[in-house]
Amino acid sequence: MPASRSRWSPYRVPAFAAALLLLLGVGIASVWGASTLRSSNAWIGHTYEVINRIEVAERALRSTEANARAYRLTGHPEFRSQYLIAIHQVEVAHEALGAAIRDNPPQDARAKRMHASAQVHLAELRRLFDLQELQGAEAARQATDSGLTLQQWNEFEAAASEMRREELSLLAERKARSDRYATLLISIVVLGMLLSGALMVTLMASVTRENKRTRRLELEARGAAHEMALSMAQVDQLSKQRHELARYSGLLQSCQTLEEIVQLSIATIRRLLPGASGRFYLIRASQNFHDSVASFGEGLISSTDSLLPADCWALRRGQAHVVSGGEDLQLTCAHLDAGTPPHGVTALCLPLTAQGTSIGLLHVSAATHAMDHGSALDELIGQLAEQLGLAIANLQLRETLRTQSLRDPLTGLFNRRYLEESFVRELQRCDRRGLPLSVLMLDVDHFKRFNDTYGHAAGDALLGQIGRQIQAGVRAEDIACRYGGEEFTVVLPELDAPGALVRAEQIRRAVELATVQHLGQQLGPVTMSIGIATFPVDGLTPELLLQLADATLYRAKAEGRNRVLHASYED
Ligand SMILES: Nc1nc2c(ncn2[C@@H]2O[C@H](COP(=O)(O)OP(=O)(O)OP(=O)(O)O)[C@@H](O)[C@H]2O)c(=O)[nH]1
Repeated sequence: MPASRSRWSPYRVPAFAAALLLLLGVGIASVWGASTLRSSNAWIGHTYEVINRIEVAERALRSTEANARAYRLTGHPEFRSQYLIAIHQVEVAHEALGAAIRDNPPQDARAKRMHASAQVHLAELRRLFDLQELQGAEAARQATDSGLTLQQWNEFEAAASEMRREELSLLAERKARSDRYATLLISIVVLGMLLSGALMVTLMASVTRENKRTRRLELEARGAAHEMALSMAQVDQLSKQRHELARYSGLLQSCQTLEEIVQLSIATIRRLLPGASGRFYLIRASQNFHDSVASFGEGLISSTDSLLPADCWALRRGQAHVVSGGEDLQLTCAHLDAGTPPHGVTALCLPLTAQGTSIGLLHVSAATHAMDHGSALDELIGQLAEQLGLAIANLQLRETLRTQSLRDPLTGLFNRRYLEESFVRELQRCDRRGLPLSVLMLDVDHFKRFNDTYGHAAGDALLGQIGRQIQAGVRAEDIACRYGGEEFTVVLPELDAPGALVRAEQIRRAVELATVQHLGQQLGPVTMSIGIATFPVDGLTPELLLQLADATLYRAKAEGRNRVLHASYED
């Protein structure tokens, strides 16, 4: 966003120029005023000089007069020489006075009058002096014409007074002018300084405000850039996380087993949430218990191996449930350790559902700062759980369809193809774990006779019932199948020979005690013969174990039917 300029900005340059012009004007006025004052002061000094020269001329004339009289009265040679010096000084003084007032014609005229009076007066003194020199002092005293001397002296004094008055008048006028100039100069300087100072202060305040504003805008811009970088980093991270989730979705489609799905999910959760731990649960066939199928991470919080829906808020409410350490631990799920999660850790439970049906639970715990509730990551984990639920449901559906294609429609038991596939797998699993595995071969006794007596349809009904009885007599993990005709096979993983004998005997007994309802008729009962072989004592391969169980079955038939025999036992 472009920064808007201050409303004073357009006036700043003209104001600065005005301040500069004012300062220049003050400078020029100061120079002019100073030179005018100097000139005025020079004129004042000149006036004083003129007044001084008038007084010097007066003093010189007076001195001449006094020395001439003293010489006439005393005849002392000292007064004579003083008189002669004074005469010379009168001339010098008048010359100096004339030079000083030459530019002022009225004063020049007065000075000339002064000089003329002084000349007349000096001529009279010189006449008396010459008389004294020639005829003696007495002759000079008697020849003194005091009237003439007094008149000349008065004229001289009058002219000197006029000159002095004139000079004093000029002095007053010049002083007044000088004062005016000084006042004007001071006013100009003070006003100029005040105006330029005010302009400078205003400019400084404006520039300071502008600087503050610029700094604030800079800080805001830096903050915005920082936030932008952060949000870019967040966007980048979110993009990577979305990419991770997209990759997860793609790979999920190709997973063939629950283990692959779980491992892929763990790897993805770890990439989305480094340092997380958690557990996967799947609902048991009883629809009650959720059993753990896998766990991952260092276990920031431990969760039980199995749980009831009532133990988990997420399962109870059918939606994600989050509790962060330090929050209300009353809402912590019962399947988590008491008092957890600790401060700084967040526990998240996500129901795994497919088409509205609960199929399990995903529990994840991670550092709270990495998994804020309502954050994009929280949402991504939620999406992962959704896809995980669908993938598990798809796998289960595929498994169901595959199982159905592998079942015998008459008995509901697995067919021989499924037996061949799963027998190998179960045998390898037990081999890896060091566990035993038993295989039963079961055959209905005299089934041909039953068929012949009650008809083929009754025979089918009997086979269907026996199938259900066999299925009811084994665990879900066991593989019960119709091997062919009236012959059945049951693979019992993890069951040793004694256990297999007990289980086979239970089936034989159940078949023996049952009757078949067919077309309103109660048929039977029938009996079964069962041969057993156990891994690893009787054989190590499915083929060998089946052959041995089959051989034992025929031994049971040979020994009188309706019995259970084990390959390892003689009878
Ligand atoms: N109803 C019906 N009968 C079948 C089916 N499959 C095979 N059978 C019959 O089962 C009978 C098997 O007879 P046998 O193999 O002689 O054996 P058995 O009569 O049971 O005598 P033992 O096994 O020696 O006790 C044959 O008659 C087959 O036709 C089927 O799917 N339905």
